[in-house]
Amino acid sequence: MARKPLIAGNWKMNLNHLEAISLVQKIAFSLPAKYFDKVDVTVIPPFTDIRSVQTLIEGDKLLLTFGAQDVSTHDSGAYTGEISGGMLAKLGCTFVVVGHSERRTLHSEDDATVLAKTKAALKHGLTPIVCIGEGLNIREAGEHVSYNVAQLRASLEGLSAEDISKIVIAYEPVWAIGTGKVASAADAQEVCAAIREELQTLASADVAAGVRILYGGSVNAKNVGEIVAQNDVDGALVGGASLKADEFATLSAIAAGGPLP
Ligand SMILES: O=C[C@H](O)COP(=O)(O)O
Repeated sequence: MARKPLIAGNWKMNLNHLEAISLVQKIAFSLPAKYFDKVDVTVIPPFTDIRSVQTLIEGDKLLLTFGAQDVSTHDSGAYTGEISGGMLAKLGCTFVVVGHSERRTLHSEDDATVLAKTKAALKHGLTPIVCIGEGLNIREAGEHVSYNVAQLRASLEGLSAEDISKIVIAYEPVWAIGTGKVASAADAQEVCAAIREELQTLASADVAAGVRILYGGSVNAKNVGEIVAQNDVDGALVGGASLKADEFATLSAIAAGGPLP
């Protein structure tokens, strides 16, 4: 099954809403419509930027989509500081990142929380980008494949095949995030292939063949080509390089198969 590549720019806690508008305008200018037949491109700004990004994208009929970096497990109520899936859906978000390693580590989110957030996203018609990935100690012990498969299973436990068909998975080795240490294309393929194989068990062969699996960790315009050329890697979750319009547009164009903008 042909899977359309997805390039998702996770801005993390960077850029205010005015800077967000400027960045989206520059990306859109550098990435004419023809690319969007071959690649989906989304930006994932901080919550405070989303309304401005929505207004720009919808007003100018841009082909970029946008999403959020997190979602509450709850729908509404006394949960100070949280943002619900319903609120994000109302803002026109397509995607929501769930279980990013920075949330797992800095906010102690475990697989059960990630599962609950995945369910909350699906309930509101958002596409969760469910993140998994091993730390350096696991990689050095050679246990990365079994670790990621176990994390995947726990993060999707009990979901139906139909639910799983609506999810994007992101494999992000923690040791490669923001460090400049990109996993080799073969490393990315090894784990992404294992994820797809496990999805056959969790859902079905058809569903597994259709789910997009992204790689994330120090992706840039220089390395994205080799990474997305792997059989089971269907795009990238990009951090630092997504804050530079030219580089993000270039790496999106490369994922589309060219030509360079
Ligand atoms: O969500 C994005 C990842 O954490 C990768 O970040 P990075 O590209 O800055 O390494």
